[in-house]
Amino acid sequence: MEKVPGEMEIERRERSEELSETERKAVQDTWARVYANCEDVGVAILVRFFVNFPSAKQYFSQFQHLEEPLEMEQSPQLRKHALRVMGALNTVVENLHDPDKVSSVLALVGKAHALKHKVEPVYFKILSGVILEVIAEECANDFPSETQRAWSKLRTVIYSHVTAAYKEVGWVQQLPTTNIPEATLPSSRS
Ligand code: HEM
Repeated sequence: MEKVPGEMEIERRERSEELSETERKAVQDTWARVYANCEDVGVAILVRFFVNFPSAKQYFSQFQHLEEPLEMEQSPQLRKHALRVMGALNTVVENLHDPDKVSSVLALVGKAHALKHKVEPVYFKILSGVILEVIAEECANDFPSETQRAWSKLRTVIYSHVTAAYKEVGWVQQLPTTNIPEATLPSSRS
């Protein structure tokens, strides 16, 4: 069953650490393998995200009603977002040596999702977890624990830049009952 972490978790302080050269290389090598199948992997990530966390579909007018993974896979809006997510991540990964660039790309993503799409920031944490899961599976034959740690670090970097952008634009958490279906909130579990 879907579990969406609550406000306390969103507010938990995240530390943003720069990746070492070795970590950058580990991330870039694995990403190159995954990005070779950019569209397929991007769609697989988003389908898994929406199947496991259906409340995340609320932001997408054209497929929020879809439940079947196969139907989701064929949705042009989902496929477009998959390519956009992969494209933005590719820019981040390609520019890991340039913290200012990483920060400006993620600030733009964060601001647009706060102001235009009004996405609760916790979904970035959830989606980045799914991204890591799929990358680990795609690279299963060569994904040592150092590489896994490097990706976890990048996940923290991404989330802290995105949430910093949310704070900068004065994001106020939407009332859970209006934005996140009650059934998906941890407090509704018995
Ligand atoms: C790493 C995470 C993500 C990246 C890099 C990303 C990137 C993008 C980009 C580049 C766009 C198009 C430009 C724009 O309108 O801002 C976009 C649109 C959008 N994103 Fe994301 N996104 C991410 C996560 C999410 C999440 C978690 C949600 C919601 C659960 C979301 C919902 C949307 C919506 C609703 C749109 C507009 C879609 C449309 O008009 O068809 N995004 N995203």
